[in-house]
This record gives sequence, C-alpha cells and structure tokens, in this order.
Amino acid sequence: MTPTARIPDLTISEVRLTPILVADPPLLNTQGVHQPYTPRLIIEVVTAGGVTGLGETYGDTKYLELARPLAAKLEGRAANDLNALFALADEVAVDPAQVENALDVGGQRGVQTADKLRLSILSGFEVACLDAWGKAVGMPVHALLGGKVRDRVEYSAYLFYRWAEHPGGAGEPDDWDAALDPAGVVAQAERFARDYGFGSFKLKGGVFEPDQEIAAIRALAERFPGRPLRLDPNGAWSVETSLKVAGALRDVLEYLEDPTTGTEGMAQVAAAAGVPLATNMCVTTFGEIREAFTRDAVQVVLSDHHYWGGLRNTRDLAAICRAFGVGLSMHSNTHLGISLAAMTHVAATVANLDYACDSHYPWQTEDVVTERLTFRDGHLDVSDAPGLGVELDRAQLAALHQRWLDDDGTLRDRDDTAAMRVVEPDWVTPSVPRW
Ligand SMILES: O=C([O-])C(=O)C[C@H](O)[C@@H](O)C(=O)[O-]
Ligand SMILES: [Mg+2]
Repeated sequence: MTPTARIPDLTISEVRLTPILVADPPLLNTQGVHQPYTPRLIIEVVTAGGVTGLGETYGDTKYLELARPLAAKLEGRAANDLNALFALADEVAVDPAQVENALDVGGQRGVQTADKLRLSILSGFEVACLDAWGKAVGMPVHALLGGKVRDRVEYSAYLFYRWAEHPGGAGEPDDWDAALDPAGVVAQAERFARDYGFGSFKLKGGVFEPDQEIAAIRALAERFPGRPLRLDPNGAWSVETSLKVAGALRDVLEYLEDPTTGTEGMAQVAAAAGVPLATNMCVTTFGEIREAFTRDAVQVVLSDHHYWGGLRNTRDLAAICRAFGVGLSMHSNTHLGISLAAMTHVAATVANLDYACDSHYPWQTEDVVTERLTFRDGHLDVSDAPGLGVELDRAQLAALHQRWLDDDGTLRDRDDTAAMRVVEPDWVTPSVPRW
C-alpha cells in the first residue's frame, strides 16, 4: 500500500476583515470625480493548518455589513468547501433599502440586487479561500481552477480625463498631469505605452460633449495607428447620439462600451452601429444574459469577478459567452494587488478571453501587497507560486485601515457625485441620457 499524503487542515479558524481607504486620483467620469480616497475591504481567511488566504472586494458600508455575518458563518468550514459558500451567502439577509431603487456609483456597476450584493462579498471570500487552499497544498490558484491556458494576461491602458490634483490638494499627490482635451489624453496614452507597454487604449468618456470625445479618440488613432481603441461613456448617451458617435469612430474602435443604458437601447444601437458593443452595465448578472444575448444587444461582456460571484462563476460566464458567440473581456474598478492577482489567475484559465482586460491598477499609488504587480509589454505574468502569489504588507494594511478609522464617514462610501460637489456645489447626478 502506498502511503497517503498528509492533507493539510483547511478548517477555517478565523476570518479577519479590514476595511481600508486607498488613495485615488481625481479621475473624471459621467457621474463626477473619484474621491481622494476610496473604500476597499481586505479579507484574511486563516486555517487551522496555519495558512492565511487573502481576498479583496468593495469596502463601502453596505458591503461591510454583509461581510461581517458571512465571515462568522465561515468559521469551522473547510476553505475548499467552495460550493457551500453560495448557500451560506444566501443565508445573509439583505436590507431591502440597500437594493430597492439603489444604484452603485450611479449605475456604473449595473443593477443592484440583493443577490449581486451577496455575490460581491462572496467573491472576496472565495478568492481568500482559494488562496489559502493553494498555499496549503503548494498549488497556484490557476491550477485549482483547472490550469492555465496562457502564461501571461494582456491588459489595456485605462485612460481617464482627470485633473492634476484633487480640489484644495486633498488626498495623495501623484505625478500625472491634467488631461482635459485630446492633447492631454494622447500625452497620457503615451506615458501608459512607454511605462507599461500597453498596446490597446480605453478612454473613460461621458465627461465632455460627445464631439470632444470623438476628437480625443481620433487623436489617439492618429498617434497610435491600428491599435485597438475603446470608448466608454457609462451609458451617458441617447440611442441617437450613440449611433452618431459609432458612425464617426467605427473605423478605429475595437468596441464601444455601454454607449447607452438598458438592453432595449443597447439592442437598438447594436443593430445599426457597425461596431461591437461591450458592457459592464447592461449585463452584470446571470439573469440579464438571456434577453441581452438573444436580442444581440451586446457583443462583448466585461466580466468582473467581484460582482459575478468569484473566479469560478467567471468561468461559468465565459462558458455561456462562448456558447452564444459573445466575446469576453474583463472590467476593473479601483483595485489593489490582491484583486488584480485574482483576476489574472482566472483570466489565465479562460480560453475564450478575446480582449485585453481593463485595469485601474496603474492609477493606484498605494497597495497592501509587499511587491506590486508589474506590467511588461502590457501583460502580467501568471504566477506559479502557491495561492495567488502575493503577500500581505501588514504595516501598509494597518496604515490604510487607520485612515479608514480616522475618516468621519464622509469617504467610507464611494460617491463620485458628492466628490464633484466640492468643486461645483450645484452638481447633481446627471440624468441619462446626458447627451
Ligand atoms: O468600465 C467601467 O465602466 C468602469 O470602470 C466603471 C468605473 O466606475 C469607472 O467608471 C470609474 O472608476 O470611474
Ligand atoms: Mg465600462
């Protein structure tokens, strides 16, 4: 008889939740501007075998309120009992006031439902459990997902209109210039190409009149001929305006992202745009897939493991996209090294990942991992180290948590509209379509 290998004890003995505030530059979008600091939640899952797994997700109050009871339910469970996580999350009650008529960041993350809130928390725990499991057995997360099909994952430059600094010099300074016109956008893209090697460029639009944003994309196309370009106004345009922009840019756009809101509007634009439509707003839950795909309202889904419910659900989404012939890319929000590592692991396992993924990471000057992830030639290498391949910088985590503790509550919920009011006191969330 061959001896059985000793199985490490994966029983979860402790779950630590640490809300933090992370520096964020004054990036503009159709809602307003990013706050000087944005909330994130860092999750640590400690096993009886002495291994700690790391996860990261949204840190706004409503997410924290759900994370605490779910964390309590995890203790005593096995870190690799991942299917049970969904049943446990279902047991966590969501206050209807959190989801009725509620939109996150003005709808930039799509619909808000009780399920999606739960999944956004569950995903952070799933990643932490996978990290703990991988570390315990000496295997990378991609191997636990079935194995990588590529050694590196391509990312796209994420260009933003921005101010040089936050009003009154709030927050942490960075060394980026303002970008408020086509020349500023091109200068920003040049730096992204030089410093990170990104080969494709996405511009966050919906900030200025569509003609000005058309001019910015045209300037990018002239400066970087033949490179894939994307424009994303987060649903700020009417169907008519969307078609006008599509007509002006269809020869240079790889895709147009969420030009308008809702499946009906997207379907109307898609029918005549002559350019693929991508989304991280119109389809953000499994329940929205059937109508959007059968009506051909979207041609590319930007998955986001946070709100789709983790890395394994992301793979399920990829399978559905493949079945429908819909392309797959990945969405990003302000995220740190833990989430970027998680995203890179799952991206490495998905054969039909057809586009370079988004990442806000270059905008983040702070992190909670000991070694920042480094883009080379616009790609991240897929780590073969056990788990996610990142380690926690405890001093930095403590400092960012202290910032959260010191905040009077003003910044603990991301609110781009409120951040804009600091400069324009009459600013209200623009109603859509804005143009
Ligand atoms: O692709 C997107 O829609 C996003 O990344 C949504 C984000 O909220 C972005 O608009 C931002 O951070 O300003
Ligand atoms: Mg988008």
